[in-house]
Amino acid sequence: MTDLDTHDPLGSYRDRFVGTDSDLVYLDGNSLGRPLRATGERLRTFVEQEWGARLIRGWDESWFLLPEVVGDEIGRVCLGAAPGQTVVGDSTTVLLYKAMRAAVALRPGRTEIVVDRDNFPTDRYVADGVARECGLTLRWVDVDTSAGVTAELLAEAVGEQTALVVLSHVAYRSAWLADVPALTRIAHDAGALVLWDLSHSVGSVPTQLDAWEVDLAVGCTYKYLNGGPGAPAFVYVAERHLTGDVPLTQPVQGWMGALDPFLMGPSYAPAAGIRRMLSGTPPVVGMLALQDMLALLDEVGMDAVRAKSVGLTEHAITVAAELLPDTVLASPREAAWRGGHVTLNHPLMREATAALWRRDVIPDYRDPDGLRLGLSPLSTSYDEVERGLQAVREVLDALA
Ligand SMILES: Cc1ncc(COP(=O)(O)O)c(C=O)c1O
Ligand SMILES: Nc1c(O)cccc1C(=O)C[C@H](N)C(=O)O
Repeated sequence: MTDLDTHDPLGSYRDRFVGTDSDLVYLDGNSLGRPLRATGERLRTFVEQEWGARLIRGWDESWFLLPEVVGDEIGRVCLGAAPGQTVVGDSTTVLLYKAMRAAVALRPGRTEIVVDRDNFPTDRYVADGVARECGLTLRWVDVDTSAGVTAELLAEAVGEQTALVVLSHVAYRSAWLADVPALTRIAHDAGALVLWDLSHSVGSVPTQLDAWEVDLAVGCTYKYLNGGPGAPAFVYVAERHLTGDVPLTQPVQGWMGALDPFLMGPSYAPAAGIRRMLSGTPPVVGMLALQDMLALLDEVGMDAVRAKSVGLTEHAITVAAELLPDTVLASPREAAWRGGHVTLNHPLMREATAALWRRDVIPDYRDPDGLRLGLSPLSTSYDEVERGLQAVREVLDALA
């Protein structure tokens, strides 16, 4: 344990996660978060007392409304979103599709979707598919690797033909943190809507979606929300797009997003409010672990979580500067512009990552040459960061 752990006000929360008592060094919390110990018990109780005992009655008793209940919790604890605008549904990819289609339909006559070249593959692929399906064209923003998506770059790309801008709050490789309010305003000034992907920020970097006048957002829940592999994603739609003369509609018109699912009528009419973003039966089991983590984040508070996240990434950068002067920092040096991970480049990082995994040190590798350290604020210790970076030094030396 380092002094930093001894004085860490959030240090004791680490014990609440499965596996933190082993020697394994886990630095991949932004691909898959560790499970909470409480979740094991919760899953068992759910099988015995809810699914097993309540059976189909469970839908009326609580499961039917769970996507909205958990959505509102994500909104309140992490997003700065008032109730009624966030719902938990399908995978991030599917929600991106539904949200993009819904957004471009709100801007009829406009011909372009703007997306940055450094955005996560699924965001780019879905934008490409939606553009083709709707007869639109994609306009790419070339990202400055030393500044992320800047106001200047976005202002050059948007115009009177832009229907939608698709951006990520935290860039999945570099961790560049976008200036959401400023970029949203630029899109709005051009009359366009903006869809933010919060996958790499939710549960680590707080947002104020309502105050920032964001239109739509999606995010995944298996990273810093510790929902478990394949846990369902969430979508946020600002209330102004859910009400009024032309409320938003999405293309996967399933019965669970319909006005009255059990009427089972001849045709689809969308539910009022955010529930219209749903399509099929909600993944109830997939929301249990997520609820546990939301309760913990609520207890700790997102500002304290962000402070620890900054502490961890700052420490990783300081230690890497001492131990790994042959690597290049591919993430912002300034904490205000950095999300919850740190990427270090070196020509041998692909081989180094494989060697690290063999010795139970688990970071991620992302092209080109990037060792990505995803530091989950409540389950990662400062000591774990140091042990991980020491192991990187040793494997790079062995490979040289
Ligand atoms: C920015 C971003 N968007 C989306 C996804 C994933 O989407 P899905 O959960 O549908 O695989 C990820 C990670 O996998 C991601 O990092
Ligand atoms: N979702 C993942 C998966 O199913 C397998 C491996 C990794 C992932 C990830 O989450 C990758 C992650 N979104 C990234 O930023 O690279």
